[in-house]
This record gives sequence, C-alpha cells and structure tokens, in this order.
Amino acid sequence: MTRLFNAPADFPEELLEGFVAAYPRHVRAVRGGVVRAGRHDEVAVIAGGGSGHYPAFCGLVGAGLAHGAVVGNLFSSPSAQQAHSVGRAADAGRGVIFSFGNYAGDVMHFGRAAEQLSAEGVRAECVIVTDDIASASVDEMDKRRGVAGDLVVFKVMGAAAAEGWDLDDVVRVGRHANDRTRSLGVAFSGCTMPGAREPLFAVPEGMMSVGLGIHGEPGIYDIEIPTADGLAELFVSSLLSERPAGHDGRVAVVLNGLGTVKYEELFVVFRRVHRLLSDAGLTVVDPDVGELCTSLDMGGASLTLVWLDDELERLWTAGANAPAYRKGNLPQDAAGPAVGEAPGEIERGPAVPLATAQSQELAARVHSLLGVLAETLVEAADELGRLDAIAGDGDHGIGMERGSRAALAAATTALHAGAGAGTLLQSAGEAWSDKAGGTSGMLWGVALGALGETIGDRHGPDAQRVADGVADARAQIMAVGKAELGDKTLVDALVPFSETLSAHIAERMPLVDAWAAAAASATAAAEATAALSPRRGRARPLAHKSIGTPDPGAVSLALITRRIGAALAVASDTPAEQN
Ligand SMILES: Nc1ncnc2c1ncn2[C@@H]1O[C@H](COP(=O)(O)OP(=O)(O)O)[C@@H](O)[C@H]1O
Ligand SMILES: O=C(COP(=O)(O)O)[C@@H](O)CO
Repeated sequence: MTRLFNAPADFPEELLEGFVAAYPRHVRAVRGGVVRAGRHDEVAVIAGGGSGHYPAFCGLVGAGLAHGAVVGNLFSSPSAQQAHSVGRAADAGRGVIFSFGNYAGDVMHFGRAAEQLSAEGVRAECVIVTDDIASASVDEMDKRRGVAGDLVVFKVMGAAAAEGWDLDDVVRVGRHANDRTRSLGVAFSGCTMPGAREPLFAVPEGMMSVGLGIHGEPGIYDIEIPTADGLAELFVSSLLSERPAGHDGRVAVVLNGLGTVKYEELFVVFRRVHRLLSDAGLTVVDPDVGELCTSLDMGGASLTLVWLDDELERLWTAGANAPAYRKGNLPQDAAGPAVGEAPGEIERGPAVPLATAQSQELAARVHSLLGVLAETLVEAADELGRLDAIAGDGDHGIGMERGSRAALAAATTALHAGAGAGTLLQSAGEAWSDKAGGTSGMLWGVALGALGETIGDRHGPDAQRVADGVADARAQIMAVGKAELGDKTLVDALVPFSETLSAHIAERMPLVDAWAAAAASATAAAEATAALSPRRGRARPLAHKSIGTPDPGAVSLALITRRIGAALAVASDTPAEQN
C-alpha cells in the first residue's frame, strides 16, 4: 500500500521536489528532471523513464554514473520535451546519450528528443536496455524490456564518460554492456498507485509470479513461493541458460529488491546465488545487493548477471558517487555551476501566428470540442486504467486524463492569444505529449499536430479538410508507432474511423453524419480488438491475458470519437455547422 501522498496526481512532482531538496550536493532541478549539481566536461549520459522505480532514475545521477535523469509520471515514459530539456541542460559540448528501458513510450519520446537535439547541432544517441529474459524469447531480444539491467548499462557508460571517452565509444560500450546483461524477476504481491484502493495486480496468496516486469505487469506463470534457496536456484538456472558464447567466467551480479522485500531476505537469497555461481565455475565481481530498480511497494526481487570482459569489469568496478549508488573511490564533479541551460521553463516561442477571423472562429469551436474530450477522459480514466491493468501497466486512463487536460489548457491559452484553429490544435498536441508522456501521449500529440497542420490558420469549417486532417493523423501515428492493422492497438480503431469518414465526405455527406458513421465503425473495431492477440506495446508479452479484453487505446479512441460526434450533433442545429 502506498500510504503517504497528498493529491495523487501531484505525487511525481512532489517526490522529485523532495529528492532535489534532499540531495543538493548531487543534483539540481531542470525542466523535465535533474542534472548533476557540479560541472563536468564529459559526454552526458542521461538516464530516464517513469517515476516509481527509485533509485532509477534520478537516484543514479552523480559522478561516475549518469549526468542527468528525465523523470516521467508514475510508470509512464517522460515526454520528448522533458528529455530535450534535460539533454540541453546536461550537455557539456560533447554530446548526449539517452539510456532507458525498452518501452514503447520511452523509445518514441527519447528518440524524438535525440532527433531534435541532433537537428540543433547537439550530437545525441539512444542506448536501449533489454535485459529482461522473461519478456521475449532469445530470437526476439530487441523486444525485451529493460529492468534492473538499466543500472549496469548506465554505470558502464557513466564510467566510460568519466574516463573521457567520446560519444561513439560510450555508445558502443553501453550497447555491449546491454548485450552481456540478463535479468529475471519475481513478485509475491502487487504495487499500489498513490490513491488507489486496490493493488495494480494481485498474486494469489502463497504464490509467486515469475517473469514480471517493473510496472505491475502480471507475471508469465505462477508457482508456490519457494524457499530463499529455491528462489536462488530458479534465478540462477534460468539466467545461466542464456550464457553467452565466449564468456570467460567473470560475472557482475545485481540482486535487486523490487519494493518491500527486505535487505535481510535478499542476503539470504544472495548467499545461495553466490554459492551456485561459484559451483558453476564462475567468479562473482563486485556484486550489488539492495534496491536498485523498484516498482513502488511491490513485493518481489530480480537477479541480474553481467558477463564481463576486461573493459566491462574495469568500468563496472570504477568509482561512482550518486545519491543512491556509491562504489570504489568516490569521484566528485568539479565545483561550480552545472553545464547547459539554466533551470526553469523553456520559452514556448513567439506569439501565435496570424490567423484569419474565420479560423479564429473555428478555433473557438475546436476549443469547446477539446473541452468535451477532456471531460470524457476524466470520467473514463478509471475504467481505461482497469482495462490497461489486465495486460498492461494500468496507466492508460491517467495518461489520457493528464494529456487531455493539458491540451485543453494550452488550447485556452492559444485561443486567448488569437490563434487560428490549426495553431490551437498544434499547441494542444504539444501540451498533450509533454504532460502525458507514454505511448498514447506521443501518439495523441502527433495526431493533434497533424490535424492542426492540415486544418491551418486560414480557413473556416471545411469537412474535406477535417477528413484529410484525420487521414494525415492516422498516417503519422502509423509512421511513428509502426503498428499495423491487427496488432491490437488504437490503430485498429483509427483506420476504420478515418476510412469511413473520408468515404462519406467524398460522397458529400454532412460532417455530422459522416462523423457519426465513422465513430460507429471505430466502436465496432475497438470492440473487435478483444479477440486479437497483441503484437505491440506492453501487452504483447502477456498476449494470453489480453485475449477477451479490448485494447485500451482503441477503446479510448472510439469513445472520444463518439463523444465528439454527439457534441457535433448538438451543434449542428446551427445551419453553419452543416458543411
Ligand atoms: N506502436 C504502437 N502504435 C500505436 N498504438 C500503440 C502502440 N503501442 C501501444 N499503442 C497503444 O497505446 C495504448 C497504451 O497507451 P499508454 O497506456 O499510454 O501506453 P504505455 O503505458 O504502454 O506507454 C495501447 O492500448 C495501444 O492502443
Ligand atoms: O513505464 C515506463 C515507460 O513505459 P511507457 O508505458 O511505454 O510509457 C517507465 O516507467 C519505464 O521507463
């Protein structure tokens, strides 16, 4: 149970504020996260991901380790805007490496931030961590998610950067460390989000879920809770089954507590882990036992093995000095102000572009539809979270609520500044993506941006332009997310929505009727996703748990289209709305 919080929605910001207040010698706050408090002249290694995993990610910022951390909402990737801001603040002129676990939202947002930095002349690369052997088979290593192996990859890259390596070499050794790192986790009880009455998932009494992730995703199978030695045996035998060719017998080991398993219990398990590894002829190098990548108050643990060579051993054992991680001789950054930009809000750019009166009038209508959209998602947040918890991480409702509220707030500001409909939609999209993070945050941000670009700031209501804008949004969502029809994502509802809308508008049907027909197609398609097996996103490794439940992103998209359709129907009493 997470007991200590104020308003649940403020939890991520408030914990970050407290963390920065606790460790001013190590970190300072910047928009989107933290950077080292002191000066450095190294390639900047920036860790990141959702909150709820402390010490990942902000607790790992310090000399010999990360140069900054991008901090998202609970169990939800931070936004591209946040990553870009932390990247700029941490860059000492030698480039930036974003490193994060392999989750769809993180991959999209960090990837976009890296592209943006590169376009601005700052070299930026991504190193993605994929250590969890339970999340995909050896044939699909690139689909594996990142868990406690995050620490290993950050640590190795942070040490390489501290030795003065250049960006390409730090990236190379980070990817090499990832290739040599394997983890497996188990859970005895689920974690509870602040304010929630029920845990995100439950493990039957007396049982242990094997192969869970770090977001309350259910495990792959359940067994009776073994003894401490039994757990050690399960961990070691599973991980040794993936011994890489050519290893020379040296392994770094991380035995990680996921939230409520005590250090004393971990040591009892580690005693047996150590013996088993020694019996297998392996040499354990500089192990870590403790909480290094958690999942709020989840009861559980994971074991990570890193197959070392000379280079990895030197970097793994090098000194590090972060709020939650110390090793070897403690290095320090030089005193003095940190590199990069000053903390605080990044300027949002010049006043809104000029718009015609027609477009400003349309902007007011779009603004009221964004109000309907936010209201819909606030109401539906719990149900969407419930759907997402069946095979995902339960954050879809909260992400959509945060995103749509932020979109409405940005749209209100744009409206008051005299924006046209296109600019209003684009600023709403940017705010949605920034505040929601996660996969759906990125995709809804992209969608509103594409719609805004097509609608522009010159025209009044125009049904053809709406249909074209929806088609552009669909094309961009599919280009960014790379999902196809049938993958069990929101694309399954979006494609029939867009196709039906375009077909009816081409037949000159009034927008309100065409929209209603399109929303009905989206709803049927969203319901039909229940039968599908997910091929993308967090639900993929838990395909069997997802069958019978529709995809949450498809359900929310269909719901939004229905509620917007109803609002259009009410407004269509006004003759001007009918074109
Ligand atoms: N590659 C993708 N392309 C399109 N939609 C996707 C993709 N991956 C996931 N989704 C959609 O995102 C929804 C989950 O959104 P959200 O909860 O924000 O994501 P997460 O927490 O997994 O980052 C899924 O139900 C699915 O509809
Ligand atoms: O959950 C996280 C990111 O995943 P998305 O759900 O894809 O946003 C985060 O905690 C790990 O970085």
